[in-house]
Amino acid sequence: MLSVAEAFAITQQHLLQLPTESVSLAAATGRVLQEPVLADRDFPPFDRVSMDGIAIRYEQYAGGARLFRIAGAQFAGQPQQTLTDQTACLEAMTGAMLPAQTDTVVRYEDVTIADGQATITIDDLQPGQNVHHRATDRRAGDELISAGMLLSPSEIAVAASVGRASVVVSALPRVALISTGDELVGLTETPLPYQIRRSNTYMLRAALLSLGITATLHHIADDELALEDMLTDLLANHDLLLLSGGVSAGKADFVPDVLTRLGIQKQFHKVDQRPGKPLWFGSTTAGQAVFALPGNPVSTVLCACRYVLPFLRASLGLPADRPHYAQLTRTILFDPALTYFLPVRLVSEPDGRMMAHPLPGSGSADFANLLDADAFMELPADRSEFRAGEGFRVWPTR
Ligand SMILES: Nc1nc2c(c(=O)[nH]1)N[C@H]1C(S)=C(S)[C@@H](COP(=O)(O)OP(=O)(O)OC[C@H]3O[C@@H](n4cnc5c(N)ncnc54)[C@H](O)[C@@H]3O)O[C@H]1N2
Ligand code: MOO
Ligand SMILES: [Mg+2]
Repeated sequence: MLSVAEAFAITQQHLLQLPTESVSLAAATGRVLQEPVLADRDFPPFDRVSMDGIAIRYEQYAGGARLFRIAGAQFAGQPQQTLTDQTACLEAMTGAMLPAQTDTVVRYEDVTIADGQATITIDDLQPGQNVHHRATDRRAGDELISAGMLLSPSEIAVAASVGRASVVVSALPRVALISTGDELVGLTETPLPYQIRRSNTYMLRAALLSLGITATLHHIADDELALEDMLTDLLANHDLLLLSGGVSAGKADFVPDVLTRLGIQKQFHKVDQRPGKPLWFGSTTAGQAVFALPGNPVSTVLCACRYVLPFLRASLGLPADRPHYAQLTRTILFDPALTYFLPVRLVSEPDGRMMAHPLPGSGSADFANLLDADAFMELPADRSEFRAGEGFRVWPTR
């Protein structure tokens, strides 16, 4: 069988090759940029007044002048004015161009104004104070946002400031979510004693929404031919299929055989992990991918967090998430030679430590347990004792 790291690496070698598309800035939040956004002008584009006050020539102040006649006012949104009498001043507002022949702004708080004259009341005025000089932040032509960046509100602001009404981003993949199983009924149905409502595809749909991906939902009974027909149809117009259930050793677990019959190349089946051991992954020559996730709901959540979401993030062109780590609050023993993904509740302590409180629950069907958990802690396969205070990687579930 494969280790978690090997299985993960295989999935990352079969990423979806997604095209790019142009979207309006209004629709770009949460999308992944696929072109550089350049500065069309210097940042800021002119010497900009950064405090409301009076603009003066510093050499006058340095020569001892404190009283300045107010010769006019420079407002934001006006063309640049000129201070012609250098012993005078111009009132100047935040966001305005610094008037020509001035170089320093004194805040209203640091002057008294009477009879059309301003008196400076501070002794520590510095030359150039309260002026945000042209091009101090970025220069025209600089790359402001690089390809591969997630467009969050800050990137949207910068793109707007350089006049980008639309941006080129990765197209979103077309994803189908397929639950399998005779025991599963829809969420508005009343289950018979031997039935349950399906939940895995709803969980997956919610998880994909965090990447802005909307998926279609499908359900199929444990019927090989019907499954084959449905998957044939879905492969015609989807980039990624995520199946749940039917991948283990049961007499009605048809998924791996059907996927092989449809010509999907199996990359692996089964990983040395708990939960989620029966995970199946394959790809097509057309660049599609298929994850068949074990049906037990905790396994489905774990496989989504550990494999599917990183696969989609990388396919969209995002860099890998920075790893998160936490410290176990109590010693955990786990004997099997498998990577153990332990559900944990994360608590951030005032001293900066992130603590992981184990919530083992009653196994991979106990998905109510995940309501109390925030993450899975990845405990390596080559050990069986994980001591209180030791740090391990965690994979957030929320
Ligand atoms: N003899 C063996 N039996 C099992 C093994 C094994 O290695 N040998 N592996 C176990 C492990 S580990 C898991 S995980 C499960 C995986 O099962 P399948 O992927 O085949 O899934 P099913 O048999 O269809 O269902 C398992 C379980 O999950 C429930 N389920 C399925 N789909 C949904 C859904 N959409 N929403 C909610 N719940 C779902 C289903 O009702 C079953 O209870 O196999 C073990 N067995
Ligand atoms: O991996 Mo299964 O998820 O242990 O129940
Ligand atoms: Mg099964």
